[in-house]
Amino acid sequence: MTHLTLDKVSVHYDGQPAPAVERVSLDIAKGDFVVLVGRSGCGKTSLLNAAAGLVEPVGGLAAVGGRPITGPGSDRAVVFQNDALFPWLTARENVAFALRLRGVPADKRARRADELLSLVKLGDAGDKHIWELSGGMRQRVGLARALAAEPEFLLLDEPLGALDALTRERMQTTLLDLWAAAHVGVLMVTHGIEEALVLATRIVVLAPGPGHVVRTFETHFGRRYAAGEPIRAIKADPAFAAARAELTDAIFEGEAA
Ligand SMILES: Nc1ncnc2c1ncn2[C@@H]1O[C@H](COP(=O)(O)OP(=O)(O)OP(=O)(O)O)[C@@H](O)[C@H]1O
Repeated sequence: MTHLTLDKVSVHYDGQPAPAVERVSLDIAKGDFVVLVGRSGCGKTSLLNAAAGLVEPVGGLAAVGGRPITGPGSDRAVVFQNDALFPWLTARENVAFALRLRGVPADKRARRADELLSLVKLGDAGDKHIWELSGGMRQRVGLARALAAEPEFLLLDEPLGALDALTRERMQTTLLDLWAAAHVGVLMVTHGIEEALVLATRIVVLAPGPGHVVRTFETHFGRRYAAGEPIRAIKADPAFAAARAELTDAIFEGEAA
């Protein structure tokens, strides 16, 4: 099985006195949902960008299936917080554009775009222009477009960060549905502690100065949702509250109060 691996990766931006990230290792298989959390500036985005091929590590190795990552590739799709969709195109045309880049023939694009829009619960919105859609709907189009490339890995940088709390909660279950349906490995950055617990199969806690891993948690709440348990029941489970307290402690450990 293909793995996305970061092996003792260090990131040091030009002109900066210290590295942003030092010797961080991660291993993501298909079916894993790995979430990076940690205080501001601990290097979450830098690591995601190293996996995306947007930032070149100064040390260590980022690789997919053992092949070094030298830039962006169709095996990895990236979704950012405010993703740039084409506002003058419809939702279907935005997704179809990505299909065209992948070489899907013109007569097959519209149907495949509608399938992908259905997967993100936007089956009825294909004809709508981006400017007619809410923030949550736009982010769904961004996810459908990312999946159009049939990536093996989805790299998500605060994809729900710009959404209101209720939309964000609904999008969390959309992400879990997608993850289950698309058979991808996910690497996601979030500031949401509860969000990390709901979504992840593994949570990696980073601390700054330079960015390094302080704790790794294996979690199972997302798998319970995928197995049919309602998300509200999962969040009400005392085990969820206990995990939230433990994760919060790990994130703020060592920080002056
Ligand atoms: N392009 C860049 N050039 C120089 N320094 C950078 C660059 N990007 C990030 N940094 C620095 O690297 C460190 C890690 O930043 P990064 O954005 O990876 O952290 P983060 O954990 O994602 O932060 P946040 O939670 O605030 O988004 C910070 O000190 C930041 O100022």
